[in-house]
Amino acid sequence: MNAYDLTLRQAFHAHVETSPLPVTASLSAPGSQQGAALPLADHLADLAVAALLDEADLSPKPGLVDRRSNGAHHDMSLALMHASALALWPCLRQMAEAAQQCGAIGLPLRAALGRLGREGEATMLATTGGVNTHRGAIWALGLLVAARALDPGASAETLARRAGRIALLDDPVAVMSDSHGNQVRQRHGVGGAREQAQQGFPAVIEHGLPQLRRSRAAGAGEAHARLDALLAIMATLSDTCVLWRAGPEGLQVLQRGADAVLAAGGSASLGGRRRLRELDAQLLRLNASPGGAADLLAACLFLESAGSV
Ligand SMILES: CC(C)(COP(=O)(O)OP(=O)(O)OC[C@H]1O[C@@H](n2cnc3c(N)ncnc32)[C@H](O[C@H]2O[C@H](COP(=O)(O)OP(=O)(O)OP(=O)(O)O)[C@@H](O)[C@H]2O)[C@@H]1O)[C@@H](O)C(=O)NCCC(=O)NCCS
Ligand SMILES: Nc1ncnc2[nH]cnc12
Repeated sequence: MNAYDLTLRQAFHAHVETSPLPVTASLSAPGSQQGAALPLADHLADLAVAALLDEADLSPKPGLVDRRSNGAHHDMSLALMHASALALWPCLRQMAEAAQQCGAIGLPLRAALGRLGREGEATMLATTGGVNTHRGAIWALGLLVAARALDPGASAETLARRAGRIALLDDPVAVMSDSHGNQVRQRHGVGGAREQAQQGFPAVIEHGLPQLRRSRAAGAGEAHARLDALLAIMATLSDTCVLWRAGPEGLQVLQRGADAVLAAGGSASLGGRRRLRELDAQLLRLNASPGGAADLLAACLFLESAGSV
């Protein structure tokens, strides 16, 4: 990392540490000069990292690392999630710059994103001592940051569709991996992170974002609205992390449980909070962590802050 990257990261870190608001909200607050004062690629990297930090901090998330606990993880903590998110800033900025340089969706951009994505994964693993904190997030946010860099005026829905078009292209140098996602796809015949992106992020566009807006409109506070958005994603996603650790039974517990919280009035209601506690306890018993849904909440928060309304 060069001195410029380091200075910007330190400035961003200081901003994060002192912000009384969720980071995504403070970056897009009225009067914030953040976006106007920075090159586009830097601004997009800030927004993407802010989305990762806000996702990690949001509490109480069932089964996941948050401010209360490490959820179903023995090798992750909130500090590790923060460190991983901040370490991805240069990678996300380079992905935005690659899109600006390529200027259009096509194989050169797909190849550049593949190379930068693999470098980002290596940086993440070096930062976390080998723990996979954000593989799915690098994938989703990398595609979305690139789509946004190509088209600064686009809506969240358009950006998700464009990111999907990039994901449909084959990375010319990709090697077939023995990832958890691949193993689960073969065993259970579900789509995973790749298919979710290729379809234009339906879990975000059809479930997460609409729920976020509905909960806010119904008077829920920001944290509750974001929890509800996460639950709406959980209720429909074939999360390969949950399938890997807890099989189809675990996925059913997750989807039904998330649905039950929303049906009881959402995380802001008394009944919803009771159901949320039950879901958390069930996921911990099953050792199940919905990491894919968490990544897609970050994608949802990024799209909200980066897309035009
Ligand atoms: C296309 C890739 C995303 C690779 O996908 P694949 O499915 O082959 O690989 P995985 O390694 O399984 O990673 C997929 C990650 O995506 C998240 N995810 C899961 N389900 C979904 C879904 N339905 N939709 C969207 N996203 C989903 C999830 O990430 C989170 O979980 C991580 C923890 O998972 P895991 O490693 O299984 O960890 P543990 O359970 O803790 O393991 P144990 O302790 O049990 O051992 C966590 O990091 C979250 O981020 C999946 O992990 C893409 O990565 C790829 O092709 N990369 C190559 C480079 C490239 O082209 N990059 C482009 C950049 S734009
Ligand atoms: N908050 C979180 N807890 C566990 N895994 C995750 N992957 C992405 N965000 C996560």
